[in-house]
Amino acid sequence: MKNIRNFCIIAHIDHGKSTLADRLLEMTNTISQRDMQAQVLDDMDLEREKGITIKSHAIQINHTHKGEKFVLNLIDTPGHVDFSYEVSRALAACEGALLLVDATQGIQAQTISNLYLAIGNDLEIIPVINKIDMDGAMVDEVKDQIIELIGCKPEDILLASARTGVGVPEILEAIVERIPAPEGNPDAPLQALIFDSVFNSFRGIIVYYRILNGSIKKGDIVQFVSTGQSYGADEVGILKLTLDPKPEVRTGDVGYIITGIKNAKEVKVGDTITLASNPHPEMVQGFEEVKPMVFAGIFPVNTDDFEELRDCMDKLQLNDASLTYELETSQALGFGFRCGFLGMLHMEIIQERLEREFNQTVITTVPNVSFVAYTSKGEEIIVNNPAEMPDPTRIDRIEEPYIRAQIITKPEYIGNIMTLCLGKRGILINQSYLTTTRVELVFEMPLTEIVFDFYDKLKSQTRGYASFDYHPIDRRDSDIAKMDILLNGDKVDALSALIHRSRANDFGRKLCEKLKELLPRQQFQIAIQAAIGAKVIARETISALRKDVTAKCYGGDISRKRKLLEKQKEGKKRMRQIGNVEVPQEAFLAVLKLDD
Ligand SMILES: Nc1nc2c(ncn2[C@@H]2O[C@H](COP(=O)(O)OP(=O)(O)OP(=O)(O)O)[C@@H](O)[C@H]2O)c(=O)[nH]1
Repeated sequence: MKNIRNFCIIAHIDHGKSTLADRLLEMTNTISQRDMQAQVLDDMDLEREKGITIKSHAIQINHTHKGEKFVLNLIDTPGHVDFSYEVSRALAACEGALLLVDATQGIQAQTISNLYLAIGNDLEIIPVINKIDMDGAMVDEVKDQIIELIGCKPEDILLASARTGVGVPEILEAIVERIPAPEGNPDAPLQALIFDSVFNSFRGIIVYYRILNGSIKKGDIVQFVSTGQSYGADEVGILKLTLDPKPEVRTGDVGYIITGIKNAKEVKVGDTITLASNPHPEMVQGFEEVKPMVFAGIFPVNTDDFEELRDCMDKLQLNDASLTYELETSQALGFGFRCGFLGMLHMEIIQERLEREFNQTVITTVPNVSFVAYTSKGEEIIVNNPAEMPDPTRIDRIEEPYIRAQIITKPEYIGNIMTLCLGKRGILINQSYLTTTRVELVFEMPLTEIVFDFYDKLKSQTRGYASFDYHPIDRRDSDIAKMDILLNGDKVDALSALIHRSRANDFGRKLCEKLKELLPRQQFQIAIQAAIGAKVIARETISALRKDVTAKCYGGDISRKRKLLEKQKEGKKRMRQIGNVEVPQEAFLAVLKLDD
């Protein structure tokens, strides 16, 4: 155990995490140059079929340091804020972290948020400035930023180029010398922390864990503490370039277990594995059920395809346990699902996967966060869908989720960012200069304000010179109203939105204008109205017109005429009939396309 080191690499996006991991694997001959190439060329699906995604989960490196053999387990962490819970669990499986900072970019928002997670897990931090080979490298300035941030000595900071390999041997040396060996009792009952899992269509779910105490043997009956389920350990082993089966995995080590589980829901990141016959009395600290943050409806474009969509959702959930869904019916869109996502990125990924892997064309409705309504009778109602909002006369108060947002930028953009964030109901909590050219702003803001387009606005307001990260903090009282959209007097439930009352008029007006652009003219006049309760707050009108697609063909050619009419019919399939109005698919997402 004294010759084991468990570590991870934390960095802002594109600061060179994968490249450094490649170099570490190459220099320790964990992967030969030839395999390295082959791996890079492997596509994701193939990688998944084989049950290996070497660099994205964990890999064991054998390294000889001053004549002594060491086992280094590199645990990878997901990059995006939507998955920050998984990052924190991966960090909990390590004793140390390489904090990688791009010499041309300096410290960015994710550098800091990941660093805080690492410090929270008591990890030994090894700061590394990467990309020193680049012309724009500002080594001294970035050094100052790091010293300011973590309070280390200048000589503790390593300089490297993951591209050329310069400084990588020193990184290996620092991993061995600075990161402590794991502690734990090999004779105690098994206690292992699940930090990741992957779905393999042949073998079921492969669970990755770090053993804190005891050991796990092939054939053991193990128990997952949070679910209480027991399984036989069909195979256990360590993670090399491929899965490397072993009769036993011991204290301090990182390994995998295959038990034939087919449903991702049974495996929870952060859960503890123990032995059914001799359970460890304690769970590993810090387990949380991951809660979805953003909700939206997903409906088939064609109502007849509902059963097929249900099938696809079931399959998708088998390998993405963080996706939640339940049946939703909409007058406008028929049967579909109200889905919960970890964040907007997660929502995009799910939509993409439904389209690419399952060949489904879906309509996604306006996303919203989860509100809590308290009725005057003292009931607490969770509102994940505008339709679930109780009648205003019954509501005592409503709470909405808040986040803490952290933005790092250049001082010249402070003004723009202030205007943007205060306009989004943000409260400035802290402003501090990391160096003279880099400032960190911390705001508390309602989550609902950043769901739609906050990040795009931030980028445009700062010409890309801002990095952003956020974490949920709490729920606060808020004046939320349900706004409905009516087309010729018919309420379109799929276009309803939950919105802060101060925003409603402006939002209603813009949404009506946008819908006017998106709805095709029809043979009759269409009134578009936004209303809160019975009160109409905005209105637009589309005048009547018969769109004669055959007008272009002067007389004669009947076959051409027929073709055009056919085409028009095709186009209609992507429309939904609401009352007497036809609504194209993109109108349901109009809210995401509103400009200022
Ligand atoms: N010049 C130079 N380029 C580097 C170095 N390290 C990484 N890069 C380049 O920087 C880009 C980002 O590197 P990645 O290793 O993909 O970064 P990452 O942190 O893994 O990025 P994500 O996976 O998106 O989080 C790539 O184009 C690399 O080739 C370096 O030391 N020098």
